[in-house]
Amino acid sequence: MLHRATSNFGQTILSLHNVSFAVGPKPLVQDCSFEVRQGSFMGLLGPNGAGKSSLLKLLYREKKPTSGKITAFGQPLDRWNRKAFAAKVGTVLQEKAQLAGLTIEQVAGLGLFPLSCSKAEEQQRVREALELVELWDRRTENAGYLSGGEQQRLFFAQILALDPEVYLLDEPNNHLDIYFQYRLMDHIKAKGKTVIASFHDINLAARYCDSAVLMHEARMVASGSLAEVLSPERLKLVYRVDAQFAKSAIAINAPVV
Ligand SMILES: Nc1ncnc2c1ncn2[C@@H]1O[C@H](COP(=O)(O)OP(=O)(O)OP(=O)(O)O)[C@@H](O)[C@H]1O
Repeated sequence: MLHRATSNFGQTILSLHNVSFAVGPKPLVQDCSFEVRQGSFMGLLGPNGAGKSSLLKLLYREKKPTSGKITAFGQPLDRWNRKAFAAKVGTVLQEKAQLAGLTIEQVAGLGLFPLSCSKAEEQQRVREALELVELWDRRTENAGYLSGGEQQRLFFAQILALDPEVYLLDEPNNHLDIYFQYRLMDHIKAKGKTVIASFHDINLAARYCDSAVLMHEARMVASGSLAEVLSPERLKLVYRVDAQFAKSAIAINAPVV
């Protein structure tokens, strides 16, 4: 069955049809089918080991499905030329590259290779992105010495400098303090780009996602609005908590910029 993960948005940008991915005998993603519409913000939810990162890696072409079909912008994923795809689909993944030896400014510009823009435009993009993540004043420092949260901000700067049509974010709030969690996600949400992001923090997911896919043991077990997906029964079955979807305890309105 093809789940329509989002409604009231533009054309279908990504679609998955019965996508599975296994390593040896172990299924990491099993029989996932859904569509993502242009401009939607889709949350990928599920407990540890559910298959969220594995699914994002398939979408980013880091891994190939064992079976099934993924289409991006109307074209099968494996037909995309690497550079053209990298210009349209950017990512912040959980696994981080080695940064030692590169400056903050160099790392922020690493994602710009697919764009055919002038050096001046590249510099402008990097500057704006680093200003947003508040690392511009430290641009000549060795990126390898940044703290976990600062590195995460730098990886956000990379994708923001590129500003692709699709943002694939794997636990984007990892290591970030409250201010940057809200500041960066508010900024990306306001752009109106297509976003697929995995979340452990349900309250953050509720703030940003207009739809969600819930994964459990490699399978997609529900899709729809967060309130639909996170029924008390599913919270109990999938997350193993006795809980209900409600307003968060701390109501943060906006970061103070
Ligand atoms: N290369 C691999 N070989 C074998 N098993 C793997 C491989 N990569 C991931 N796995 C396993 O696949 C399962 C799904 O992993 P994945 O990283 O996709 O989960 P996740 O939902 O992103 O989890 P988390 O929320 O903990 O980050 C896990 O049990 C993991 O150990």
